[in-house]
Amino acid sequence: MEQAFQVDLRGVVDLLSRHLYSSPRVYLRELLQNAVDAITARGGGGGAVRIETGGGRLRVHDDGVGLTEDEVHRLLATIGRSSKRDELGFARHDFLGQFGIGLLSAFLVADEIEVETRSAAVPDAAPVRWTGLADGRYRVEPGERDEPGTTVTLRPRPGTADLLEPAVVAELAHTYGSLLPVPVTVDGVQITGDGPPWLAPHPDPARRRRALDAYCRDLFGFEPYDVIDLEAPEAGLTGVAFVLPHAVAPTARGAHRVYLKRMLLAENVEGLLPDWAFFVRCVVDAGELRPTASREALYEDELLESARQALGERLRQWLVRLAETDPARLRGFLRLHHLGVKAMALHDDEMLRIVDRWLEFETSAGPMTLAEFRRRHPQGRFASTVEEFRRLSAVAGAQGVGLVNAGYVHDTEIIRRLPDIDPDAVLRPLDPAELTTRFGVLDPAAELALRPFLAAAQRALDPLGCEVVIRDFDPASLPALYLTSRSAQHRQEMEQARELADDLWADVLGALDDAVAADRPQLVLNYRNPLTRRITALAADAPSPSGDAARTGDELVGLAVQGLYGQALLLGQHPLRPVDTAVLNRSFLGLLEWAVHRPRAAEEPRPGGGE
Ligand SMILES: Nc1ncnc2c1ncn2[C@@H]1O[C@H](COP(=O)(O)OP(=O)(O)OP(=O)(O)O)[C@@H](O)[C@H]1O
Repeated sequence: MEQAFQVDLRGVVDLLSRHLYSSPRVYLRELLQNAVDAITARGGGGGAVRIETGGGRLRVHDDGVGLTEDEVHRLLATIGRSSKRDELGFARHDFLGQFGIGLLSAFLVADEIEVETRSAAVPDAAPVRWTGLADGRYRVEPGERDEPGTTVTLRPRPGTADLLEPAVVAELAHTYGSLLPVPVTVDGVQITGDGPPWLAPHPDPARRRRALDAYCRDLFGFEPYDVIDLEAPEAGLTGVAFVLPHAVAPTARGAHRVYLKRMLLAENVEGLLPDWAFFVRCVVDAGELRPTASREALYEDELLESARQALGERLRQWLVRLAETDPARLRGFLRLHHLGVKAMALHDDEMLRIVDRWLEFETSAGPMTLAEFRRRHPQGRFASTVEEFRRLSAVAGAQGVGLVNAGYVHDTEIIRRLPDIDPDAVLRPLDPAELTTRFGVLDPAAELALRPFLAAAQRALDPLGCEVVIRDFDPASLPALYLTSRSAQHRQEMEQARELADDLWADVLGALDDAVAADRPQLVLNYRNPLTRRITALAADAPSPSGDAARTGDELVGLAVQGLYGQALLLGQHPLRPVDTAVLNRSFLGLLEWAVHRPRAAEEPRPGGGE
């Protein structure tokens, strides 16, 4: 024996209120929508919706198509049944509703829904009153109504009365319905206007722009940097994108105000634009995009995907046109929103050209565009981290090696992609080791004279795994430079890992370690720097504060070189290992001891001292 499903209405309403709708406020949207749809279904171009509050109830009147008694049973009392799905012969997309559940949302605020209706489709149709109860019962009785149309009446349930207050109803009607093509009044005050502001006629573009600026201030509270018209005909979409006048994090969710057939879908709809387009906030109205059943988000389908691409293309074209017609404005825009544009440039050649020509990068010769940088430094290099750039830009610049900072998000990928738009636009990463090859070598006599010093210095740095060299380079103000080549960096990381790893892994890492090039980090002392030069000249027989003749000049050279080593590490913002910190400490205290003892030692040489 076959049986029919039973529906527990309370359960269904509970489901809607807890899981489908984000707020009971949507009840008014659903009533408004049904009224507008009924007017659409009646046709003839007229019609109006009147909302009345007060007297402890809410009434929504429409002079739409109405319902016959038969339709009342079939449509109002059947959950999931909708007249807006092709049966009336109207193209479904003329209607706002489609799911056949909207009316139930009235149960979010009332225990009883009363619908008084008279059909316009049948001559002399009898008026009908339908009363639906939240517990699932309903009754149908003769109604009182002279004209075709429908009146829905709700009485608030205890606890939801504030949602039916006049001011709240007016606000809700305005929020959801202010762009509707059918006139809507709340207690006699019209809340609908002339439709979407971006479609309104204006005597000239300047006045249109002023009106849209004011609209943006009203809606979003900011003065737009620019206004871009949007269109995606396939999706029946028109609208405007307001360019944000301040920078935003690229991770900010793009939240836009979306209307579907002039009824507000939601104020913070995601997924309307491509992810990179986080620098605008949009208001759009679409006739063909579909809502999810909650009517609070866009249904993700192919149409939405193609609309998204069409809108992205609009924004892209706006940028390209700006580059051609108003470079100063483009530069201003890029200062605010470079991250979004860089993200676009990763996939889009046109954007890459814009970035190359207009976006300023930090370089060793001051800020300039990549195109300008390549022109000035055909052999230029890029630093792939901000630290590397900070560390080496002065030195590289002084050696005539142009260096551009590619340490921020997307920079390195952008530079690597440049040959896609210009085969000659090749920039190579800087290998710090190559800088030393550009440093001046001392003349052989000077080099020879410094041998004892270098030997002492090397002994002081051996425990740190660092090699000492001496060169003559600019800037002269720099006493010493700590350089790690890429392979040395790798080796150092490996050693650190091995210190932390257990035995098995330490062996594996050790084996790997032997396989990589053995060049060590270098401390390059700058012979052009006066302090460094004095350190290299420290007499090997300087008196020791400890008075121990064996620990004399060697000790001082060691302390000084270790001091330079520590200072070079700090200056270059290199990470300090525990052993580095210990050396830095020791050298500081040791030098302090020399400083404190030396005057006395100089005045009163100890017997036997100074050998
Ligand atoms: N004011 C009205 N005038 C005439 N018919 C109405 C009115 N309100 C509701 N109806 C009828 O009741 C049916 C069910 O309405 P309901 O709001 O539950 O669903 P819907 O509007 O079809 O779809 P959705 O769930 O997307 O809102 C409608 O399809 C319509 O035929």
